Amino acid sequence: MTVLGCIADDFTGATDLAGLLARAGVRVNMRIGVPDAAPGDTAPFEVIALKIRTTPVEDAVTQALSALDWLKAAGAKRFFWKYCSTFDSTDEGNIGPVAEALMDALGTRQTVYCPAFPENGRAIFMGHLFVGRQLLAESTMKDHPLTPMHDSNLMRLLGPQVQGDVGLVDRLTVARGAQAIREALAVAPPHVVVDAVADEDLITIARACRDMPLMTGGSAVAMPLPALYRTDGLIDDQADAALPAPPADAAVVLSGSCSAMTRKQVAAYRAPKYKLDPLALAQDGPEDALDWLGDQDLAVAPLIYATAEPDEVRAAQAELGTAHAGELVEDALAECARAARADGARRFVVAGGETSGAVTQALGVERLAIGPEIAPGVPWCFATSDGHPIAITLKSGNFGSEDFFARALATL
Ligand SMILES: Nc1ncnc2c1ncn2[C@@H]1O[C@H](COP(=O)(O)OP(=O)(O)OP(=O)(O)O)[C@@H](O)[C@H]1O
Ligand SMILES: O=C(O)[C@@H](O)C(=O)CO
Repeated sequence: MTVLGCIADDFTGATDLAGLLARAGVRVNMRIGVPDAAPGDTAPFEVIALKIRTTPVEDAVTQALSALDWLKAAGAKRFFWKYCSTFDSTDEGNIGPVAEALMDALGTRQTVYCPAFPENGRAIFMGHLFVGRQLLAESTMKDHPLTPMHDSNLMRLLGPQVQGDVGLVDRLTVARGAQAIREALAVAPPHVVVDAVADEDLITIARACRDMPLMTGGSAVAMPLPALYRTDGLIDDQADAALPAPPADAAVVLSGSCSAMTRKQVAAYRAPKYKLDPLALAQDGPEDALDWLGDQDLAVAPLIYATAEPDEVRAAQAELGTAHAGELVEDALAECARAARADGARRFVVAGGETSGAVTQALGVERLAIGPEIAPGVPWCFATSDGHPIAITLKSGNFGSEDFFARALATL
């Protein structure tokens, strides 16, 4: 029986959430998209990964409501809406509209918004989101290609996205404990941003809000929930995870992320590397990359990447159009994933949210069991692809340390 039903707006975000929940040793399932079949073998924590961060609002809401129906059918009575710890969204959405649609469907008056993730440098103080020591709008997120963040005030960011009023439970209240938060929420409007700068704040917030039908945020505010549910008697020891054995170690690394941290990770990785060029892909397709890959020894985990500096990305986008440039790269990396699997690769390290969508789809992965964590918010996952057991990790653009790729391969 599912206790907490989670809906994530992208794939790396979903593994991030699933990984943090799994830290408590509970069984967590992650599903790619809403399963066609009715819930069968479900876990106490189910995470449905959607790709709705930047889709039109109506489409995002429809998909989220369909995920909600599946999770309700799985038995969940509490739900979590996971979005990016940098609040990636526009004036139109999709964070607010999806939250409001879920609230309506659940018949609940109020929800909380807490994207803080202290371990990865995301903190909220007086409603302002920080990335490391910088305000969100002064961080590299100001240049994000799809959701550039030009304000750091979460109330102002959320306001235009929702019909109801937006309020704040600030750090001073959080510091006074769970009861103080509950009292503040009782007189607050429907949409409430909650400050958190450290994990202790997140524990207090989770304690105060754990019975709400809907919580929303980054992954970290959900992290305390399994332990609290255990104390509440909602899950038992049988919820503990039993992990499959790691698959054979032939591996490939695929990176379509151009985020600042991924650029450092690609530069730091010591293995044979092949760089994809969107302009060449537009002309000649991925044959050259596939030929190169066919000649590689998968025991040393070669890297195929399109990761490039912002100027290079802008030049390709100007020539090909942003969406087409992205598609060419994603299609090529998807082909490479399939070719590597045919050559025996059973471990896949993937960087980038969109890229992860393309690769998991190419590998026909539908369900992932959550394994050991490589870096905060980035676990190994176990799945089946074309009848083979595989391990795959989906890394958010800005997560992990510079040695992430080597570290990932050493972790299994
Ligand atoms: N050299 C390039 N030129 C143009 N577009 C590129 C290039 N390299 C990658 N892309 C595209 O940029 C997008 C990168 O998005 P992706 O979500 O994979 O990474 P990210 O934004 O760093 O990750 P996350 O969403 O986890 O933070 C993809 O659509 C990818 O195909
Ligand atoms: O919350 C985060 O920062 C990540 O899980 C993510 O959503 C990146 O796409």
